[in-house]
Amino acid sequence: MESKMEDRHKECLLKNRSFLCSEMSLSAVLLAKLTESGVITDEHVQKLQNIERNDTTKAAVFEFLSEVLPKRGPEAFDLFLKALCESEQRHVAERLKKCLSDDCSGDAGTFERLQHELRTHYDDKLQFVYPIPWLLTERFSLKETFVQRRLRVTSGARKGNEVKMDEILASVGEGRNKRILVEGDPAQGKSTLCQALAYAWSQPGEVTQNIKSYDLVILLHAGDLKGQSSVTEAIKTHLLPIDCDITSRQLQELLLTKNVLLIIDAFDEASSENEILNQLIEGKLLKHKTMLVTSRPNFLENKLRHFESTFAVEGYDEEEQMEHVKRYAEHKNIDPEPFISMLIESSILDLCNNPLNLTLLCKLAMSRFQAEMTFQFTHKTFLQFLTAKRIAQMDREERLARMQNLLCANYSIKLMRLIGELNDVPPELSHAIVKRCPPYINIYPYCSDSCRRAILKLGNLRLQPPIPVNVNLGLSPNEEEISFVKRLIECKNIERSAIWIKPRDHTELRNMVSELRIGQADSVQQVSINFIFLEGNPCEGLSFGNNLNGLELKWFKQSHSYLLEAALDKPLTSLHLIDYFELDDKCISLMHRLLRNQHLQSVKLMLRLPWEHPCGRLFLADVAQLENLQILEIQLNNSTKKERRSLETILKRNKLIKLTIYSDYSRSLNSVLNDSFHSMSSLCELHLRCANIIDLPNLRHLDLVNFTLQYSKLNDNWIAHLSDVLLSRLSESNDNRIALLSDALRSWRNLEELNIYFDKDVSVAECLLRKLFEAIAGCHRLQILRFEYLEIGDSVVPSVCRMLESLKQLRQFTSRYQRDESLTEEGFKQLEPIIKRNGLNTFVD
Ligand SMILES: Nc1ncnc2c1ncn2[C@@H]1O[C@H](COP(=O)(O)OP(=O)(O)OP(=O)(O)O)[C@@H](O)[C@H]1O
Repeated sequence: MESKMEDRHKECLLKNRSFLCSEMSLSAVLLAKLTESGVITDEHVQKLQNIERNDTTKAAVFEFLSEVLPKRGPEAFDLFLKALCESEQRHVAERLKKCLSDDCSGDAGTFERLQHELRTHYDDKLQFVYPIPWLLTERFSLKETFVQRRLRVTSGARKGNEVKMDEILASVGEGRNKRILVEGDPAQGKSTLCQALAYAWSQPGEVTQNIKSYDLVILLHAGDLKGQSSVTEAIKTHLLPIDCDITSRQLQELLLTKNVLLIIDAFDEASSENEILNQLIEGKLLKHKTMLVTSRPNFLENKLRHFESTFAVEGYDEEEQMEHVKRYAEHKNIDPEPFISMLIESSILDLCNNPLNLTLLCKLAMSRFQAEMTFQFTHKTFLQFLTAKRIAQMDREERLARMQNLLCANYSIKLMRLIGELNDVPPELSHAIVKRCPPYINIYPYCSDSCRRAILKLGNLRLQPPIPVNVNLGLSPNEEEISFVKRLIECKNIERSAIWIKPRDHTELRNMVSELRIGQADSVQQVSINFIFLEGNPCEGLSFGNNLNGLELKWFKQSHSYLLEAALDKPLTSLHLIDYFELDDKCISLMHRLLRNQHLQSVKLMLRLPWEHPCGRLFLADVAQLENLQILEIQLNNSTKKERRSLETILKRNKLIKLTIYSDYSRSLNSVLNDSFHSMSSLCELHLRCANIIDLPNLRHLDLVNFTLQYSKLNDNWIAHLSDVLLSRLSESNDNRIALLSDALRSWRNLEELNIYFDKDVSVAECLLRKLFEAIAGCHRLQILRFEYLEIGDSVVPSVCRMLESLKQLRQFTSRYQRDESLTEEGFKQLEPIIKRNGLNTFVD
């Protein structure tokens, strides 16, 4: 196998090429020694001898030095020197050795030269920000427009605190682990932050900044490390001029001996097949150097432990928005007032917390405020398309509304449609799309032609990693829709995740399964079949591919048993029977067989009719055997002792991440749940329906991210209890609750989503509602809060306001089916500014 030799050895051979060509002989002894030690093979010898015969010895030596030796591994150079000594060419070996040692002593001034090269590189290349990557004429001076960012500490003792940008470096200290992670959503300013740090380092003066304490700052994009054999090589390729005479060895030496900050931007964009990047993060390379990595969230999950400190770049707050527009206006030498008033325009509030959106809004606004300052785009740019076709002719309101749609909730769909209308995707645009691609795409039956075209185009871009796509085919898809899915399946850069189908009859179902090759290795491997409109008699011949790994059957009846048969022996990781009817013996026995599959990670068994039928319970013993089960959704009424024991086994195995139970919550079942909650530390999501949580006091021992309580027996006790569970986290200062403190610290401090669906027929006392809101107000990480049948009367409005004000991370607040009309216009007016706050999506009806 061929592998590379060290850079310093390669350089030594290169420097001495002409000397070697004239002085070295490919004697029989030398070749014998080289083959003996495995440096070259007999084929190499033959090839070299052929060249020598047909051309000259010099040509053969040249071939050996340039094509053979450098590829024969890290040991090859030393073995070559040894072979030279043993073949009466000691003087040649000595010359090479001397050259190597001279190189080592010739370092004086190298550090200063390297610093100079890096500083001038950053000074030249980082002075501008390019908000539209493929439009290099649109640029801003970094110095004049950069807004200092706050970062939220997301790990360690200072978790939750805010720090200034430069302070993230101060926290590194003398600790061994010097890895820092900065995460942030797309276009939130991670790259610009890296740019600002490296640029600050390159500028004279301001020695008080932490960044200035580094001897060297190396800023690379994660992709720069791909395909390189070392960090030094990446630095030489991307940061130094080609004719810079600093050798790789000298560079390596400086990296090891100097105080270095390595900044690697955009882990998310180039983490696969990037050995060097992974080794750097894991501390296998440059272990003692400070390294700052940026990424979009959730890309580094299994690597988080390598980071000493982690931070998040969050959206702009009001102050930052103000600074952004003021600096922008100053830079453009115009009055900032119109931009400032734009910031309070309610239709675009959501956009202003993202620096990129805010920059684009300023540009749009400017084209309106300053007639002479319109901007032009060349025909090939996406922006020309975007502006010329959609935006330029709109009036102001429409333009703002469109921009909001484009950049916010419907961003992906609108963008898709626009991409679909392009004839070809130029490389710059392709790069920009890849950069800002959504995490997954769901395609619905009403998806437009242009949207489909765009998705196929996306599928042919180089997406890293491939984007998951789920397709909902809807009722009786036509030929065009089927052919679209077939083409989609062929796209290399799309991860074919799941397909939902709703056949009208069995023949249509069979044809779809075979035409779309469902379950085959190169096609979609998860299928959800909805039988609600299915009519007629079952037909023969349906079979899934051998790689089928997910099967979901909705509105399943016993006459559909052939589908269970077709899924036998497939490597299913999920098996869902949702809204199914009573099963016959055949189906029951097939289900037992399917549930014996140890690959299963997700099982859902939700019964439609009749409620009393013991279907969910029937399979509990099988489910209890599934060692890898992570998601369980089950309906359990009238459970027996044996069944409760099975449930206990499942819960106490502590593998479940998500649990949904619809049950009668008998005392004995509640006691199993209560008893198990202590040991269910992996559970993140819990959905209970019709539960009386007053009987589940140990709920507080869970560490939930998502909790749903649906149609429960809601009464005042219940509310009081839920408030206690939530409030226990706030109890530090309350002496009476000291006993609860230890519980409190563990209970639900990570709650991000809370859904409470009240019973529409039961009224809740206002004082308890207030208590509940107060308790929820303490869930500082809450992002989604949904109520149904909530009663917001005028008198509770102030506590709803306080709750929403305190939930800084809340991005969705829904209150559906308001229970009565007790909220007057007056009350709503108080609520209005709060529910319309920036970044909060509200739905109150
Ligand atoms: N601190 C800032 N001050 C002024 N403008 C900023 C700032 N941060 C970002 N921007 C603007 O937002 C644009 C997008 O930011 P940037 O490319 O840094 O985001 P990112 O988080 O790296 O995005 P992605 O994850 O998509 O790569 C920048 O080109 C710049 O116009």
